[in-house]
Amino acid sequence: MARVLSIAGSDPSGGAGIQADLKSISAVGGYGMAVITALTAQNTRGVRDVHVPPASFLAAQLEAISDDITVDAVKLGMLANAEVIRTVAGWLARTRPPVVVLDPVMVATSGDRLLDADAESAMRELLPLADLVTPNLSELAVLAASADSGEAPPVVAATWAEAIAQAETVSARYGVRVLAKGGHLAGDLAPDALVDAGTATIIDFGGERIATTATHGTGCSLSSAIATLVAEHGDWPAAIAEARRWLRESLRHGEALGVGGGHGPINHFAGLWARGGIRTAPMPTEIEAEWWADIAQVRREIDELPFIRGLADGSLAREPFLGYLTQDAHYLRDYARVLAEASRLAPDAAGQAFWANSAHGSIIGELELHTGWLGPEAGTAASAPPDATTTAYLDHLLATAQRGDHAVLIAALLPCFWIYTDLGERLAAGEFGEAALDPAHPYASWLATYADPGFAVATREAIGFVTRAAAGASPEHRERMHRAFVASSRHELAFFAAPLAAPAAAATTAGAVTA
Ligand SMILES: Nc1ncnc2c1ncn2[C@@H]1O[C@H](COP(=O)(O)OP(=O)(O)O)[C@@H](O)[C@H]1O
Ligand SMILES: Cc1ncc(COP(=O)(O)OP(=O)(O)O)c(N)n1
Repeated sequence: MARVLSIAGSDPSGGAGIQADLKSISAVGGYGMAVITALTAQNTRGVRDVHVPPASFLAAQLEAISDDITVDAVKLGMLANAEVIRTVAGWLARTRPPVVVLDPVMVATSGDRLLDADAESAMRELLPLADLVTPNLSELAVLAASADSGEAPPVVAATWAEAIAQAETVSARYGVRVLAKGGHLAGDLAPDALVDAGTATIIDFGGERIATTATHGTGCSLSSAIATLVAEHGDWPAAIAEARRWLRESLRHGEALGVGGGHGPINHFAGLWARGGIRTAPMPTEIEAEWWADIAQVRREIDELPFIRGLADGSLAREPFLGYLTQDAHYLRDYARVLAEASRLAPDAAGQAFWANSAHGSIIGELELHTGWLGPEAGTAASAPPDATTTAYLDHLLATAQRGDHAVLIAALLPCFWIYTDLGERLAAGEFGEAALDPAHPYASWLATYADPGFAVATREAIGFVTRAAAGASPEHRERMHRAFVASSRHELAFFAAPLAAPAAAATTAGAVTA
């Protein structure tokens, strides 16, 4: 992010000066800072008064910034007198910021010259320190007139061709790029052109004039946006084109702000607000805490299930345990398929690898069940088909996969990681009684797989993928993810309840879970 310093005057109405600069820098993605050269008393109808603080205080502001902060670009606006201009010029010569854009505020809208002769000559000395100067037509005329033209009024370009010719003169004389601006040109067009006599290039940026009275501060805003964007990528024509696109969008929405009775401001944030920039998004850590809290009741109910209690103290009969493992094997086979689909849909390589690896782990888990617990000794339970609860859970996952939304799918996959890891860790910590820690526990080796540190690491990664996707999602999309997550959590509860539930009750529990 470009750190951009505006050295300019204050406009209390917020449409021009440093207020506009800070809004513009922010709107196009930079970090804005402001050193104030002058305070104006103005509104959308005009400037009433100007107060210029001592130059020593201006110097103190500049030093405070450069002593501490790397400045990627500087935008220069209203520099009210020769002392101010020379103070800024001295600081620029010492600190040499990589990008300097000078918007020379020299002529009032009324046509009156704002700078005395000494200040104008200081301004001419400042020009070579800039990388780009952005005069409007009146200012361009002043700069194009030779310094010794005395009191003769400069001739403001009446055509775009004349403006380009003046810009070439200024560029050649001061060795600086010039952005000639056609905002004050008569007619239906408002073109700008980047003129660089050094490389003999003229790049035209055409554009229809936008019918609006909200043009206060367009020069300030455009120059700040260009400074920010060129600091980002170093390409002048691209930065100007992008800044103009943003300015024109902001110009179109200025009047709707209803600020003032004269020339109102542009709406610097119109595009951002329209595209959702006004919304705040929760952090992944906040989503993690919220979603975990949202399934607190489900988790409490799982903790109290006779199946979990019997598993913990070892009193669970072998038949329901093997019945549970049989259903788990059915579950893992399709869970692996859904994990593979999450990998296929993943937006990046990291996600693709993680979900594919998890699919692999799930298949290995299923095979281990068959070669171990569900081997020859498993008896009749091992051959049972998927029951209603398992089928309902898998239907939910497979249907979610079918819809093709990666973020919603991984939210649906998460409870299996998260709830099992949490249970396994608490069982291993003795939260459900010391019996679960006893090596002679009848299901000790099975309990150990759920307290596996490798599985805990995978669960942390899965939580990270899901919560980051949720943080970046729109509120509506995040809500769909949340619903899928909660639905899977309820399926987990039903799945743990099923081995000791009467067949009809198990089907009812599963049937009550909907995505
Ligand atoms: N009505 C308008 N429609 C489209 N672009 C405009 C309009 N008014 C000004 N601009 C643009 O705003 C920017 C500032 O131009 P200008 O008004 O000439 O300078 P300043 O604000 O310094 O007087 C330029 O890019 C110009 O093309
Ligand atoms: C404090 C302050 N600085 C500059 C201006 C002039 O703004 P600018 O954008 O150059 O010109 P307009 O587009 O408003 O004509 C200002 N008014 N106040």
